[in-house]
Amino acid sequence: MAHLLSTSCSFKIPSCRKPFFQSLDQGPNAFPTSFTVKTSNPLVRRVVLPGESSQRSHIVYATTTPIRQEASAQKHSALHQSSNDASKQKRVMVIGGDGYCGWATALHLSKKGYEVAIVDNLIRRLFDHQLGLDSLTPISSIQNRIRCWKYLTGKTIELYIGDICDFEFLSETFKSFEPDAVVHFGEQRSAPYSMIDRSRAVYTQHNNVIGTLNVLFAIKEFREHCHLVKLGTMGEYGTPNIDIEEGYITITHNGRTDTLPYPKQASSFYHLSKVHDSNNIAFTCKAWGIRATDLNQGVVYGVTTDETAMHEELCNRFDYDAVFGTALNRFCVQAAVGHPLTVYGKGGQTRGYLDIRDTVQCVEIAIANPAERGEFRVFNQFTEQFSVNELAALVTKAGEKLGLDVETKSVPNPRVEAEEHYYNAKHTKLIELGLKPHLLSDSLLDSLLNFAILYKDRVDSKQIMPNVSWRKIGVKPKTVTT
Ligand SMILES: O=c1ccn([C@@H]2O[C@H](COP(=O)(O)OP(=O)(O)O[C@H]3O[C@H](CS(=O)(=O)O)[C@@H](O)[C@H](O)[C@H]3O)[C@@H](O)[C@H]2O)c(=O)[nH]1
Repeated sequence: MAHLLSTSCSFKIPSCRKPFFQSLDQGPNAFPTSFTVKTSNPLVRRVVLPGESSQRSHIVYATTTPIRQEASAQKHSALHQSSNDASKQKRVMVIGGDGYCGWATALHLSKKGYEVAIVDNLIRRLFDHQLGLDSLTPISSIQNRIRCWKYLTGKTIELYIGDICDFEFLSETFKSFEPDAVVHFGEQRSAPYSMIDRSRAVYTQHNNVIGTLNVLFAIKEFREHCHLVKLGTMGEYGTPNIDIEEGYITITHNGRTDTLPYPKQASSFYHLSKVHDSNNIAFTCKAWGIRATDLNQGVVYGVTTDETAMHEELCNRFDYDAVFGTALNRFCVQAAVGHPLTVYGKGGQTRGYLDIRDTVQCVEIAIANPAERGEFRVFNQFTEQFSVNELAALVTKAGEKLGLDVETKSVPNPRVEAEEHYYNAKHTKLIELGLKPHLLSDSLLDSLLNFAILYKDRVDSKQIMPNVSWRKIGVKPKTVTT
């Protein structure tokens, strides 16, 4: 294993977790062992690390106890700075910044010079506990992640722990942080999770739709110029038998022509929640002049970005289970542990895919080129299209090069979806704005497979086969067991 790593991988993993804490303890920025808790506003408690200024909050927890807020002595909208560097002028709130895409994005934006705050209720970690799942990679607490980042780069990421469905909490985060852009990843993002049972379907739509609605109200009320960069999904479009445009299609009907929102045909309660979000955002752009970019993202693969690779404490999560794991990442783990690749049905399901390094790039591009007031802009965020069978073939070939015996098995499809269909989706707008894609290559597949091999002892093979059925979903609460 160590041999494979040293010869084929492009990522660096420090050999053990201990040295980070030891070096912090010994270094000038000794790792703080306790917090000073300050009373603050009616909804949030400020927690200040020893040695840090008590005038600016760094970690804020939602609480039900009404406590008075101290006036923030240093309200500093970076917009007022004279710098010409766009990144210096932006305070970016990353909602869902503890998740797979959100964590990588928060670090990337911080590295690029943006002032970043993470808002997260940490529920993704709770889902793992509830379903008995775990990331392939061990992940640190959000607090340790942020401390490690500060230690390595000197950059502060503010942290607000709470639920954006609680509008009072969200209001306080807006008033405290004063964002110029909000990147909204804070949604339940698994289609299978939304199809487990009635309560998960309702949770998904409530959490996603109400959370986004609250963000829209918060922007209107507190930060009218703030640009909403919202993570949508390519799954909003479904698989129509015509080309998929970027958000809008020009139609001539009975002699009249109009440019209209592209038809939506989502096929899970999760994907539908994003359709509902898109409608709410489009309406508020028109009615209130909100500026918004909907990033209709495809399936993301990979794990390492330049920033998460800097230290083991910064390592991103990597889901391989049948609820949160997605196609290519799952296939790499399956190949690493000798499990047949789980192609659902005929395997002709075609989707747009992108490397997580391009997710962070796309979000940065969207922030740096904001939508106009009242504009609802839609970008299709993926770089290449693959069918499930094509992915399985690529992983088989890459596995063979590493001496793995990779087998593929067609599994009865747990979803209701077209298994053979036309698919041709446009994705030019982000490229026009400067996206330089990392296309899926042999070396990337090599490093992903090696990554999976490195952690294969952590794989719970019972989590691999799908156990959520689109047809069998019912009202009875379901405990997913394997
Ligand atoms: O082991 C597997 C896993 C998936 N699939 C198939 O691969 C396709 C993609 O499934 P997925 O689980 O990789 O991705 P999906 O459920 O579509 O959702 C993921 O990708 C979406 C983008 S998109 O697919 O809608 O473009 C994001 O919105 C979601 O947050 C993310 O979880 C589906 O046809 C599925 O049936 C298999 O054949 N075998």
